[in-house]
Amino acid sequence: MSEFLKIENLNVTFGKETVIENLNLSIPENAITVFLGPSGSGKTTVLRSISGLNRNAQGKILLDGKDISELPVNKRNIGVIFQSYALFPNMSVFDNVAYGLKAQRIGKAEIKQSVEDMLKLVNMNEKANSFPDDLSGGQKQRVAIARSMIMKPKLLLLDEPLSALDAKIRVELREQIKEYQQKLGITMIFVTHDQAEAMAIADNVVVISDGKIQQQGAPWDIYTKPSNEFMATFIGDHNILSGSELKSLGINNLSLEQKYLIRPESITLNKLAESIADEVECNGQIISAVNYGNRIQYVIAKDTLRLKMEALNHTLPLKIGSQVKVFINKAKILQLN
Ligand SMILES: Nc1ncnc2c1ncn2[C@@H]1O[C@H](COP(=O)(O)OP(=O)(O)OP(=O)(O)O)[C@@H](O)[C@H]1O
Repeated sequence: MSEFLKIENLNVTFGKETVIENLNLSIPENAITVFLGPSGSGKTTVLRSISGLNRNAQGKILLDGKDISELPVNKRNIGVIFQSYALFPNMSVFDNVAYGLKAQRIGKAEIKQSVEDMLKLVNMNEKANSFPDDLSGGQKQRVAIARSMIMKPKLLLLDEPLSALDAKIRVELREQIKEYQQKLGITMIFVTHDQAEAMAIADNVVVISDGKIQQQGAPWDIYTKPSNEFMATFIGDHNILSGSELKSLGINNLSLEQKYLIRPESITLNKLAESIADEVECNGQIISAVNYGNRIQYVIAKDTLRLKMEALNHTLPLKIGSQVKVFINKAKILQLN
């Protein structure tokens, strides 16, 4: 992985509390890296340390090969976008986006052209003369993003930028952010505690918990190859069973004390199609069924064990109490460290 942004030995303490201890991290260029983690895990603290907003940060930060650790916020060439938009309420959309360029020695005509191009990109050109109070939350955030992107920062940091928006707008805007990133080739770091959002937008995910990096990788790898039990339970639904529990289901040759992960999609029920060679079959009973519209999540009891699985909702839902045949794909069982 290229090292466009490199953090070396980052330490952050607030009073007596050490929030980040010896954190090392490299981030690739021209990609969206997502910092994902539970509330209070230190994501914002790392982001603020990169931007220079955190005065308690100690350590080295290299951006595109240059040590920026000692530079003030406005000299780092980094844009920051917050959940709260932070637009200037007394300025029009056009003036908000033009603000940073006006502070530089750039001709009026050139500024006008750049702002118009940027407003077109974020689909706000028809609102150029509106004021922030007249915009929806999603529109305000698009203006805030345009205002940052127009400065062509080397790095754009987005701290929970979609958290204040309703679910439908969140999904739309996250797709648009991905599109802007690809069109302009900006390197972004996007902070969220929403794993679905992280998986959808990220090229690279950094999972942070308790001030430490648990795992870094492409969303697919993070999901299919979680590095430990925390990762297996934090991202995606899961069944975690010991080797001896799996033995009671007919799965042998595993270490009895070890823990194993089975994702719900590695389990199927009552199959009509031919079996996969690597499957184990056992009987169970449905004890819970939750309908999510396109899919149903079942919990199946086999003696004292409970297995979660998901089925696409294209057959009649199985009733609670139904006896089912359960097929587990052995090849998809993952040993946890
Ligand atoms: N200025 C500060 N003074 C004291 N403690 C702080 C300060 N900023 C953050 N902390 C503490 O540092 C820890 C990490 O906070 P941080 O905001 O980085 O977490 P986060 O992962 O971004 O959480 P969230 O998703 O809730 O925003 C928390 O325990 C928090 O209380």
